[in-house]
Amino acid sequence: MGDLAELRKVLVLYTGGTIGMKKNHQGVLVPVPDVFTNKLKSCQELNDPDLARIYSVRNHELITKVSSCSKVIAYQVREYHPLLDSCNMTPKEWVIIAKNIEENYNEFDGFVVLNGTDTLAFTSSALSFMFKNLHKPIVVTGSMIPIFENPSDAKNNILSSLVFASISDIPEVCVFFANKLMRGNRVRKLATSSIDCFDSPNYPILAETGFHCRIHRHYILPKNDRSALLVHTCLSESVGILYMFPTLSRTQEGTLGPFVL
Ligand SMILES: NC(=O)C[C@H](N)C(=O)O
Repeated sequence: MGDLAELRKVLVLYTGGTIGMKKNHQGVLVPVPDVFTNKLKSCQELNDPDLARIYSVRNHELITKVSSCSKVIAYQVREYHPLLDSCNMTPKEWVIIAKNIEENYNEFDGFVVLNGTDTLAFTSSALSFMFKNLHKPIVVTGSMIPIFENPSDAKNNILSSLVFASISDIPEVCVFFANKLMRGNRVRKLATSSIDCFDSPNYPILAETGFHCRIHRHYILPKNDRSALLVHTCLSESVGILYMFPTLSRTQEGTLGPFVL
């Protein structure tokens, strides 16, 4: 390969969400199949034809490079069928995502999951508990504005997620959104009409981008290189969120039926 920069490989799992939606005849945003990857291919920041030639990437692969990083990122996009508004996602989809990552684990340096923002925090949290002895980054992201619109937060979220998935060596399920990389099971969606809609109120941010890219290594989980990856796919659906409030009584707890406190 001579002087060529090192190539890192990422698998992108595209489950749906606003990031790939288009307006229908009624002006409502809906997921549209088979258009997203071509859109990525046509964006110079996300797919560089010169690099594609130099690295002789295959037809279904995209390739990019960010100025601040010496590595080149080649990635493949797997589109799910049907594409979902994330309000319709269930544990069944979390299991499919986890299995897809497990099947391709050895072939890629990291993984990006594109998920709608409404349940993105649930997906990232569920995945973080499904993977044990993770050695590679899994970055969950999405956008508030579709990639087909201009301006949109989609390109930045995808590009930064690709960078963290390929070179960061962070052995965690994380969420990247609006210049922040956060622990997957600590994020919350806190706004519905802001680009910066996720935060991590109960754990510090793992990394940030912008003027400088900073990874806060001391907040990142240590890597356990000796143990093999384990993926738990047997999930109970009898799980709910119960917010504690001052007058919560035993009787109210009792009305929760099959949920275990
Ligand atoms: N911004 C988004 O992705 C919202 C969308 N309704 C979803 O969660 O799929």
